[in-house]
Amino acid sequence: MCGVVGIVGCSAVNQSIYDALTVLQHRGQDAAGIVTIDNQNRFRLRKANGLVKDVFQEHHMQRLQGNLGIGHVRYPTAGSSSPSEAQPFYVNSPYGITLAHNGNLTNTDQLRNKVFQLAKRHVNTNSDSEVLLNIFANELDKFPTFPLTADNIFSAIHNVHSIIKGAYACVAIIIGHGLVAFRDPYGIRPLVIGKRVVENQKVEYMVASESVALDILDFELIRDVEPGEAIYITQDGQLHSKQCSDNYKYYPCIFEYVYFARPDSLINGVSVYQSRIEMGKKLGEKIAKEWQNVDIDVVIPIPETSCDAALEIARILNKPYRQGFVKNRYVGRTFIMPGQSARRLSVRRKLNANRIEFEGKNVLLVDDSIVRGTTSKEILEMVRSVGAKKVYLASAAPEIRHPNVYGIDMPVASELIAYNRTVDEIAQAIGADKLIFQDLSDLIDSITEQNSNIHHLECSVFDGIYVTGGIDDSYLLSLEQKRSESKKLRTSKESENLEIYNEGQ
Ligand SMILES: O=P(O)(O)OC[C@H]1O[C@H](OP(=O)(O)OP(=O)(O)O)[C@H](O)[C@@H]1O
Ligand SMILES: NC(=O)CC[C@H](N)C(=O)O
Ligand SMILES: [Mg+2]
Repeated sequence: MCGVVGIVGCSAVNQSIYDALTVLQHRGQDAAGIVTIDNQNRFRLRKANGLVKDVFQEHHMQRLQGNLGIGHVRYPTAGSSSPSEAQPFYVNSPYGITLAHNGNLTNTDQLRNKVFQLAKRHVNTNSDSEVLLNIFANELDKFPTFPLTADNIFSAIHNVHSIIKGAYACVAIIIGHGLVAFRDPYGIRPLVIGKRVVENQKVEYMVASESVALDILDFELIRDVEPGEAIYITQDGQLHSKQCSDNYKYYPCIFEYVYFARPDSLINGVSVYQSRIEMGKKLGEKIAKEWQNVDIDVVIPIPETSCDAALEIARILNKPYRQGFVKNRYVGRTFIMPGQSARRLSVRRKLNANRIEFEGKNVLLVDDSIVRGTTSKEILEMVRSVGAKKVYLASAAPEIRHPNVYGIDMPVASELIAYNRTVDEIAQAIGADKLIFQDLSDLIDSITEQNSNIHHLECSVFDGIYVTGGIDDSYLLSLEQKRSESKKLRTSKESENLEIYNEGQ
């Protein structure tokens, strides 16, 4: 679930893009990149594997000159974790274009062949985002004029929408033109736009995956980019926007609210924090109704995302809420780490149980979601070892039984702990005395109650319905063959040395 940002400023944007990426870090911890345009109309690029604070040293920041730029933090969900697939990507024709993408395309293989056969374009990596950039470039190339008009750019994006399938929120720069941003026709991945007034009443614009990036830079949220809509901000600050899809509908990803987004973000007019409070309220009510005879002494969240929901559950159950785990602030999110053994080790390094809160007690642990069960298994073992009597577990999201194809790394159903298991079997597999999941209808209500314009959410991991179409058993099988845990390790090694267009050190 990568994070993207783009700024058209009146002064150097390198530091602002860096700062925005640091607050989007929770969306991707594997790689980071920034591109700016310097005063000779050249792209300046720095990208590498690692956290934002490690990728950009002072000398890189000095090289990233110019008032217009884009940035990306990566959580790989296609291709490999190789640095050659860090973003933004670049093509030199037409004009010189660079692009950063959050999401996942679902017809990448067909598109890769198509760009080669029809457009004679070579894509050097296994990244779906590099394919997307080439499709966009090819559509822009069909206009003979220079510079392109806003309408030219919008009609290129209209064509892109009809060619590519899947989820995408993109930011791009076209040399000699400006910043372009667009969102897929279902609005699966989030994208917001904001502005900031600087000296002489000049206006700077910013687009970003989450509103929190606008907040910390004092940009005012204007609105969400609509599903299917494109935004074009010229390099001298003229804003154009247009709906570029003939068939657009709001189907935002439900998992942004469950886990991915920061609670202080407003996405699609819905406060992520408020939705998590509601999830806690609804799940608390379900527990109160269905577990009347279960003796709970204390409610304890599994930090960090579940804390808001757990507090509300404790309030509804009228039980004490305690921070029973201490979180190591130097270990990031474990779910978005690339590989099962890294994830498992990191849960241990990240969370430690405070014996005093567990010894001799019946505890209700709360997590926002249970995906592979890595966290729950480790945590349950840990709390038993510090003397918990009974351990109950509540998940603020329902059972996850289906793969995700839109930018969350859950490509293989059999790797999911709930796959082919009943709730009792899942409880047994992770070692809980009792287990309860949120109902999907309650989860949906927790989000849609805040915005009456959103009637649907993209819920495929829960219900197996893929709104974009084209996802059948053979697609899922080929995804499994490409991206199962064991396969991913191999692909990453193979792609290690493909770095081109990158300054490296
Ligand atoms: O069942 P699993 O496969 O373990 O995945 C689910 C867990 O992973 C996430 O935590 P993470 O550590 O990534 O981040 P957090 O600190 O934001 O909760 C999520 O909040 C769950 O705790
Ligand atoms: N999670 C994402 O948004 C990833 C973007 C892109 N599919 C990649 O793997 O780099
Ligand atoms: Mg967690």
